[in-house]
Amino acid sequence: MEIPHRLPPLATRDPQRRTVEFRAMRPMRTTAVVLAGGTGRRLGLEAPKQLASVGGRSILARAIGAFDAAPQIDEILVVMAPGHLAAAELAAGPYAKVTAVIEGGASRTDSTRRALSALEARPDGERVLFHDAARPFVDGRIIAECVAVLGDAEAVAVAVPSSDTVVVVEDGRIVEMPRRDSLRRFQTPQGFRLGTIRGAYERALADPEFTRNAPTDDCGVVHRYLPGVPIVVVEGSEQNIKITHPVDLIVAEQITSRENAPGSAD
Ligand SMILES: Nc1ccn([C@@H]2O[C@H](COP(=O)(O)OP(=O)(O)OP(=O)(O)O)[C@@H](O)[C@H]2O)c(=O)n1
Ligand SMILES: C[C@](O)(CO)[C@H](O)COP(=O)(O)O
Repeated sequence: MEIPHRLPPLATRDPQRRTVEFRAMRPMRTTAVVLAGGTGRRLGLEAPKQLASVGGRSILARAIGAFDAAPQIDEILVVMAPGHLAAAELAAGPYAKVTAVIEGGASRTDSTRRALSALEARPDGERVLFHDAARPFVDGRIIAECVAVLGDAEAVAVAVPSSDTVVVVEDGRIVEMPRRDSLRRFQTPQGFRLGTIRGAYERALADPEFTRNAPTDDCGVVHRYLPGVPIVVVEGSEQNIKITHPVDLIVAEQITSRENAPGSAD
């Protein structure tokens, strides 16, 4: 198996290749990383928003539970905001696929990097999905499609069409009005072959501009630092909302109110 973006030094390339070929014979594992390292400043609660309850269960537990229930996922790694690891371990308790709860970093990309360090012994060919803990309503269809895409592709994203017209504004004035039919709003999970996301972050860390102006998510890192890698897009869902502002909690309660309704599949 080729490792296109993460070439070892020439002297060690052959032994590395033999190792990778040996590992490629193992079934390809898929790890879900639930990113819960943020504090939820825009929501404004006392504790990080992922610990808040909607419909009687924490947002974090719901996000973990979605991946635990997905047969395509072998293992879950939770990245939690510093100072709240015990609460995350409690939320993760019922879910057998969670193998570790680790501390997050100062930004989302720092938290991803910590997850990549925790996975450093894994072969480059394995699949990893990064998911916002703040998106508790990701569904099994989205997870299954992302994992399936990574059978062939190196990167996958989830997106929905924009129902609003989106404009670019600078200094209070519109400077661009892109055609709406090609615009999408990004959701998570965002998935990669491990070698691809490692390679993208290796290049990012060599760029002094990265710390000043980091992309907002992992697809952004791949898109900027490995521009030749196609990122396949899977259709998301309007229910896969990111709980960001107080109004999102009201919407989330509404979504959960259907869970126990007669005829509900949840
Ligand atoms: N240092 C960080 C920052 C964010 N995240 C995670 O990335 C996801 C998306 O981020 P966002 O919705 O912005 O969460 P917060 O950073 O917590 O929110 P805010 O920006 O309002 O503080 C969340 O699940 C969040 O926990 C993370 O793992 N580590
Ligand atoms: C990853 C993401 O949820 C895709 O929409 C988004 O980029 C996260 O942005 P945030 O500002 O960290 O919420």
